[in-house]
Amino acid sequence: MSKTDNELNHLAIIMDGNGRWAKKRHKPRFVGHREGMDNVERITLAANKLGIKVLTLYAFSTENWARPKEEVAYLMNLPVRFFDKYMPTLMENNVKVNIMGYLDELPEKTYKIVQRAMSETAHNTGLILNFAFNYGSRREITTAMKELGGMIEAGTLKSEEITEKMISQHLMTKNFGKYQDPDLLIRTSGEQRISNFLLWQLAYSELAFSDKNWPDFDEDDLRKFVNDFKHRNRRFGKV
Ligand SMILES: CCc1cc(N2CCCCCC2)n2ncc(-c3ccc(F)cc3)c2n1
Repeated sequence: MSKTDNELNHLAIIMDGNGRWAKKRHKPRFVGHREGMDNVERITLAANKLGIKVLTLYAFSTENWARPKEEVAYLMNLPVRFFDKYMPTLMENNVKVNIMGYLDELPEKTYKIVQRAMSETAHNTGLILNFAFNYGSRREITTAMKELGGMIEAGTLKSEEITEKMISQHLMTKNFGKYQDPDLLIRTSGEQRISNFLLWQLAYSELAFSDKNWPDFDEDDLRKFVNDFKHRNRRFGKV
């Protein structure tokens, strides 16, 4: 019996290598970030064409605040640049934007543009472009534990009633329902680390690594990784 192809509904990408991309071209780091931002649009449209339902992109981690303040200031303005440049294309392609993270800690201008992007695209029914922005998985899980602990203290939950499904429903990916867990995680730039990204959700995800730096990762690369995934023998913990 031929093995049926795996369906790729949720793709997650750690978009690494933007600074190295710039350094190789003797350009400042922000040029790599800007190129990386333009590549977000290219890969979003490519993923939409491939029928991917959710594309989660690790844009800024809770640890990234430790970067030089000028770099953080530049990064915090990228969402403004991105939507100024690409909102019409996102709307034309029926893309729905979601941003998950501790958004109340963002600068006001950044917060306002991401909230506006989510509301302007709320009724779109195509690919969900999900940015992990000021996101950290251990903090996300800790927040979920605090919420469940509060329910126990309030007497609305008993500890023996806690299930894996209940914990999933207290994570930032809860609104993706059956697409909550990525089917495939790709990390670019040759690094092979998870870096505090979707630790709970990636439990049974396939992992793939590209030696290309994010700005160079193109539609052909995406198609090759997706095709490779479709022919993998996924186990989900079984033999
Ligand atoms: C603030 C961190 C950051 C960095 C970044 N880079 C720089 C490093 C990662 C590679 C991609 C390009 N991008 N690219 C798009 C966004 C973006 C985020 C949210 C949003 F609603 C719209 C766009 C972005 N955000």
